[in-house]
Amino acid sequence: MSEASLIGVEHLYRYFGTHCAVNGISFEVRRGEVLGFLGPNGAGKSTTMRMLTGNLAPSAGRITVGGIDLLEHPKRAKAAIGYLPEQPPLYRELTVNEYLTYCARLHRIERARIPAALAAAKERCGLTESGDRLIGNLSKGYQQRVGIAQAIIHSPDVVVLDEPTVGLDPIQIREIRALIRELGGEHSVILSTHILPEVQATCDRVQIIHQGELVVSDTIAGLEQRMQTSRLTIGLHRPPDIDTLRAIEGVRSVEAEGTDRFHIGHYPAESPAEALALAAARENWGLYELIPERRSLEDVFVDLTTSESGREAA
Ligand SMILES: Nc1ncnc2c1ncn2[C@@H]1O[C@H](COP(=O)(O)OP(=O)(O)OP(=O)(O)O)[C@@H](O)[C@H]1O
Repeated sequence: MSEASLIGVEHLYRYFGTHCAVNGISFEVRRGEVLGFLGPNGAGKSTTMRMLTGNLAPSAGRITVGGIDLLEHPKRAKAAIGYLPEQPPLYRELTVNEYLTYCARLHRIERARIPAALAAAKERCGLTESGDRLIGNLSKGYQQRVGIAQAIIHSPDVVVLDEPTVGLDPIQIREIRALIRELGGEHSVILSTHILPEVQATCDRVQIIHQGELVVSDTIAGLEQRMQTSRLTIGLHRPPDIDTLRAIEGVRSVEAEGTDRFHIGHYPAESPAEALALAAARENWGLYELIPERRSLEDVFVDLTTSESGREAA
């Protein structure tokens, strides 16, 4: 395990009967990074998160938190972890303050330090004004903030969030994602999600899990690169003939879509976008669109999870 890494996972397995839900995964989480753990439903994300947080025993493998073995010293290792499970353990009949005080006690925060811990967690999660509200009366987005507040109340090194934006509306999703981003830096964050743009919006690095195995580990920039194609779309109100477009430097192929849009193929890393824009302006072709075509993350994901050649060691 490298110096900067905070969590180390080595050859982790979990069987349910004969079904292998997590199949020998290994990875590290570095200090201060937000790591996206991405995969479709049933891929093994929640099972992995439960093992990482000491809530489910692995069938085999080793997990260390800050160098402490989670199986050998669960109390010490778990003190460094905050966890928001897929179903947050909220008590609807308690106020935010009552619930967070209860959580602080569970984490064995000294009595005298509890008010300061509460104030800090509430401030971090935008709950300063909500301390006396009943949890059951809060919106789903605010309930999720309370869930995150209980995960950080003991200032853990690592915060594990399992599908934290499921069931939220678009504004709440944006707020929770901003909060997750903010948590990075001070804490390491592991974000489990099946939502590809969520990883792009919040994470530094991504790991894709499929049928219990890690199929890719990459930076967000690396993931974006996998989405690039060697094609542009150009829209022209007054297009020239196709041969004129083909003759532009860097253009390898032209495919018309209707009368005024064209898909332009080019060599990788040699985009003819500038040459096309200059020609369009000079010849008055009425340029209204010029965009690089990208594969969707779904396409990348399907490639990675269906072709053996797309698989790589994580
Ligand atoms: N307690 C259990 N008993 C039997 N099988 C289980 C149990 N928990 C999970 N599984 C199975 O293990 C596999 C992985 O489940 P897991 O919940 O980890 O997936 P996931 O990636 O988190 O998906 P989701 O987002 O749908 O929860 C699934 O096939 C699931 O049915």
